[in-house]
Amino acid sequence: MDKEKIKRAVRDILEAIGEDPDREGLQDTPDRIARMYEEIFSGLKEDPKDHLQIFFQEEKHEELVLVKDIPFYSMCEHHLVPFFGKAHVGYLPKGGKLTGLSKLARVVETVGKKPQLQERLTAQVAETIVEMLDPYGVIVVVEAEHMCMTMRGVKKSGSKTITSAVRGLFERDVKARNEAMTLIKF
Ligand SMILES: Nc1nc2c(ncn2[C@@H]2O[C@H](COP(=O)(O)OP(=O)(O)OP(=O)(O)O)[C@@H](O)[C@H]2O)c(=O)[nH]1
Ligand SMILES: [Zn+2]
Repeated sequence: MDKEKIKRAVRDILEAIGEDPDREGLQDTPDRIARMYEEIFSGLKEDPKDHLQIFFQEEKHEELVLVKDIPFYSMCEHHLVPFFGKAHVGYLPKGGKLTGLSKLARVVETVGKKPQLQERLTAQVAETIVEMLDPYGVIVVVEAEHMCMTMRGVKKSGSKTITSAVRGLFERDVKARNEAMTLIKF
């Protein structure tokens, strides 16, 4: 990431809004924002698949594994302001092929750390799991508040956007999908 370029750009924005980028409180702001962007956009140079280490379990658990209420923060690509909420990630393992529970949360974290759309974030989590674990099915539900809808624009504070991505068996099997949805809502 080109931190010097970010610093120059932030300085330009401060000037453009009529601020004095050299006043005491703003002096370090371009540098702070450059460091912050390096952190919150770190997902741009990462492959979420690298987080999903696989392990095999001999007993071959093939029932639902669901990690609920994974908190996440991302940045809306239209306005570059945060959207944030909770992700729920479930899969039906095949052939004893599992991953660590925390790794599912790491995938959510990584795909959130770039300019995003909630729909794309949701689909990228599902597709990462499909590619790495080749499970019978994947279900991802994301609920989020978009600051571009709450602090500005239509200003609908408290409104939530819910997106889902289902793959494999959850696409075909309404009963399995409803069971997972019930557990997510529980
Ligand atoms: N589908 C989708 N839309 C999003 C997401 N984040 C923000 N948006 C929407 O992107 C749209 C951008 O619309 P524009 O009309 O180009 O921008 P705008 O003039 O700032 O629109 P308003 O927010 O309605 O004031 C808005 O309707 C946002 O609510 C997202 O993750 N997914
Ligand atoms: Zn937005």
